[in-house]
Amino acid sequence: MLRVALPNKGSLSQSATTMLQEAGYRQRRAERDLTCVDADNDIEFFYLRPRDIATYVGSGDLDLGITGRDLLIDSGAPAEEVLALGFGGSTFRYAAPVGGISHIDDLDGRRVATSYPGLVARHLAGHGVTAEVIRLDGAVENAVGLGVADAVADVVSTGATLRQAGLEPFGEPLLESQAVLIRRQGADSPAAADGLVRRVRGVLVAREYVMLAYDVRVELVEAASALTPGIESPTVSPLHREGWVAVQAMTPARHVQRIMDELYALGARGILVTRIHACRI
Ligand SMILES: Nc1ncnc2c1ncn2[C@@H]1O[C@H](COP(=O)(O)OP(=O)(O)OP(=O)(O)O)[C@@H](O)[C@H]1O
Ligand SMILES: O=P(O)(O)OC[C@H]1O[C@H](OP(=O)(O)OP(=O)(O)O)[C@H](O)[C@@H]1O
Ligand SMILES: [Mg+2]
Repeated sequence: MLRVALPNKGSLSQSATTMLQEAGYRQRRAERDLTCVDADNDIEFFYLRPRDIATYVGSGDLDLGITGRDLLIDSGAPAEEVLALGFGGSTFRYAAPVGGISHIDDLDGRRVATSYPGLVARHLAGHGVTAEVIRLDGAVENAVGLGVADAVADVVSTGATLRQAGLEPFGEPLLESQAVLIRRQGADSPAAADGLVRRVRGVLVAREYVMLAYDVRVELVEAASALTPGIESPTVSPLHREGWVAVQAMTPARHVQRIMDELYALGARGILVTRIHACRI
C-alpha cells in the first residue's frame, strides 16, 4: 500500500485535501482524523504537521508527501520536490524595524528570530554573515519589540503582520515558496507513486486549461492554430459545410477571453469554451 503524508492543519491542509479529492482519492471525514485508508486506490494517507512531513518522507517511512517548499528546505531532510502544486504561496523575508537594518550584511553580530532556523542559518552562512539565530515557534514578529532579537525572518503573505509590528522587509527574499509534492531524494519511487503524481498533474492541468472549440474557414486554419496551438497540436475535423473545419485545442484559462476575441476577429465562429474536469497528459 502506498503511504502518503498530508498536512493535518494550517495554511496548506484544506487545499491539499481538495486537490487529492479532485484526483479521485478518498480523504478523511473529520479534521481530527490522523489517517485515512483509500482501499480502492490502495493508498493510506497520514495527516501530519507540515513541518514534520519532509522528515517522514526523507527517512523513507512514507513514500510521498505534501508540504511547503520553505518547510522542506528548513528540515534539511533528504527529500526532493517532484511537483509544485500552485497553492500555499508565500515569500520568506528578513524584516527589521522601519528605518533600521536595510542589508543582509548588517545582520552580522545581530540576533535573528525565526521559526525556520535551518533555512535561515544556511542562508546567512551562504552570505558569509555571522548572526545568532533564535528559534521561536511562531508570532516571531513580536520578538523585536520584546527585545529578544534585532530582526526576524518569516513567511510574508500580505505583509500586514509585519506592518502591525512596526517592521519592514529588507534585502532580497530568501525564497518564494508554495506547496510541493515531495519524495525521498534519489529514491526509485514505487509504481503506485507515479500513478498519484500523474493524477495530481492531471488536476493541475485541468485547473489551468480549458477546452476551446470553434469553426473556421479552411484557409484560415493555420492562422487560427497559431492562436490555439494546444498542448501537442490542435484537433482539426471536417465539417459538413464545404470549406469549413472544426478546431479543438486545450488553452490556458487565463488567456481564453483574449484568444476568443482574436479568433472572432480572424473569422472563426461558434467559439465554445468548456471546463476540463480531469485529464492525463
Ligand atoms: N499566510 C501564511 N502564513 C503562514 N504560512 C503560510 C501562509 N501562506 C502560505 N503559507 C505556507 O504554509 C506553510 C506553513 O504551514 P503551517 O501549517 O506550518 O503554518 P501555519 O499555516 O502558519 O499554521 P500554524 O501557524 O497555525 O501552525 C509554509 O509552507 C508557508 O509558506
Ligand atoms: O503577511 P501576512 O499576511 O500578515 O501573513 C504572514 C504571517 O502569517 C503567519 O503567522 P500565523 O498566523 O500562522 O501565526 P504564527 O506566527 O503563530 O504561525 C506567518 O508566520 C506570519 O506571521
Ligand atoms: Mg503560522
